[in-house]
Amino acid sequence: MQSQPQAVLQISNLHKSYRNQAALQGATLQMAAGEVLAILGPNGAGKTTLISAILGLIATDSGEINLFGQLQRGTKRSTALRQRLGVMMQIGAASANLTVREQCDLFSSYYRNRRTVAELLDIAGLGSQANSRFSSLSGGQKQRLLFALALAGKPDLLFLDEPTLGMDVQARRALWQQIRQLKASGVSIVLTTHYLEEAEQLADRIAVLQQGRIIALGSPAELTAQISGKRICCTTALTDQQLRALPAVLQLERRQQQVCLVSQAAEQTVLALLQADASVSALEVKAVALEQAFLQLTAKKEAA
Ligand SMILES: Nc1ncnc2c1ncn2[C@@H]1O[C@H](COP(=O)(O)OP(=O)(O)OP(=O)(O)O)[C@@H](O)[C@H]1O
Repeated sequence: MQSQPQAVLQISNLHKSYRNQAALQGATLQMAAGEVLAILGPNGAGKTTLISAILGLIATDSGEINLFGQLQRGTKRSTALRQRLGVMMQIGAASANLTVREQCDLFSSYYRNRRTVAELLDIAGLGSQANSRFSSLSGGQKQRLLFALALAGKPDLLFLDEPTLGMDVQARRALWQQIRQLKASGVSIVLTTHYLEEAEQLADRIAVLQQGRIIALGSPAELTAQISGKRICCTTALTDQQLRALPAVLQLERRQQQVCLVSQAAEQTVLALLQADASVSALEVKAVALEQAFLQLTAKKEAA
């Protein structure tokens, strides 16, 4: 019999309100060792609140948090536990005045099982700028340094909050590669992102958070499968109003001449489309992408 991988993180029924504003309303999820879990959600969904609660940076009103099988009490997190966690800071939280080398030195000094300064400079790709102050780095370089600093203690569980924010395409892809290498070496990773492609590329599972609740949880393929729709793209003379009136159409997007519809029953929609406009061209029917699944999942719950 195959043994179940140990849960590195287990949260159940977390509630947190700020005055009258509910930020978490029963959030529940579990994460296995070595997994990359992406937390997606619209602005204000509760992502930062959830991560802050897991790290013990804020107190919750009720619910349970288990890390590496240990129930956490209040905001206390033991030194031994914190030695196993890596957290990527936001740019504003770093010390602008310290040099890159000094930041690496400071961070690795916190940990017993540490990476050397040379290793951290290598991960950040900032060897030639080791003596530059943090404030003089570009936005992308700052992000890379913060990523490296999160790895200073060789964490077992790593929290990355929008790690590629503001990075150009090449830098983003390079960081994705580093995240994949960490996963391959057995590190468990919680990732929040607004880039759906990033979640699709990196995550084993995605948790969709909305209004403080996990409304969907599964692999990128499982989430897109929850939306039975297909994406139909074509060039047509029909107006938006005519297209929306076709059977089973859920969404419509128009880019100049091209129109893309999300349909719950692609065959019916295509048949009616061709009957209504015999001049349709460049017709393509594709599986729905994660972005449409995310929009539909969050729209459905909003309306409920
Ligand atoms: N310190 C605070 N005081 C009062 N309300 C707060 C505080 N922090 C968060 N909130 C509220 O709690 C809710 C969840 O916020 P949170 O920052 O966790 O969302 P988020 O998903 O991280 O959003 P974003 O994608 O915009 O970063 C929001 O309604 C927010 O206004």
